[in-house]
Amino acid sequence: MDQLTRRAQTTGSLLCVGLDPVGENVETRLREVVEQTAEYAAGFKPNLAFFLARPDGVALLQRLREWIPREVPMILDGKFGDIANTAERYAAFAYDIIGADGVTVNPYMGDDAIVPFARPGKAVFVLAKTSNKPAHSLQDEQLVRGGTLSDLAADVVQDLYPQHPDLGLVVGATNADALARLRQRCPELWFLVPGVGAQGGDLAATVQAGCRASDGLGLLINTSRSIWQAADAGAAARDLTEQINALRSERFSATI
Ligand SMILES: O=c1ccn([C@@H]2O[C@H](COP(=O)(O)O)[C@@H](O)[C@H]2O)c(=O)[nH]1
Repeated sequence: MDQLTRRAQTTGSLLCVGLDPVGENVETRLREVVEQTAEYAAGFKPNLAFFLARPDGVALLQRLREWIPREVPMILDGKFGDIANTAERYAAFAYDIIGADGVTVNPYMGDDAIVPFARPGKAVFVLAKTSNKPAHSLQDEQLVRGGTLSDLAADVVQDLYPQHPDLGLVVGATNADALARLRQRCPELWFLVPGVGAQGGDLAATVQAGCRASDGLGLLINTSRSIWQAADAGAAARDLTEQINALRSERFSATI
């Protein structure tokens, strides 16, 4: 998370460029998108599924790692979630085979499915409130102890945070009320926020509800298809960065 904070501060950007490669000439396009967007990127987020669906997927991910400038964190979106000794193998894949700077993790199997990913200098974003359904039959379920299942996921991470300060949450942009609630519960955590662009998440509401009050950072706002499909990926990344920063300036009444 220190690397992410440094990157966000030096670029003045909270944009995460999602890399979900599909279509023709994937390798060329991937390289082009990285080259055109890197100056605006606080992070890159390749989604593992899009690579595993290719015969050369792991090798392509390794090449992608080389194209991404070292100062830009690469978060491997694998949504890993298994018992501890298996989680350790996934962590070895993500960090040692691919060279990712962070991962996404599914907390359904509990804290021992999360902790194996917590290595010094590696960011772990735990799914709390996903973007796929603004109202979610599982994550919005009210628990007997009070709060929802997504609140509970956030609480588990918040409890681990003092010992593992490189933990964060995945919180979708498609439900700003949930984002605000989780920001209140976890004031200092970094949130990886997918759902802007193709999924229709509200950017203004996301910035308003999700930025950290302490420093105006804390959000890594991801968009994948709207950059991948853009005729000019660099221009799409620049425009989105400028929109985010205009909203942050309004929110914090200062020039970001
Ligand atoms: O809650 C979540 C968690 C992960 N994702 C992933 O982010 C991108 C979103 O792609 P778009 O094209 O910008 O919609 C994709 O890789 C998802 O698997 C998510 O959307 N929501």
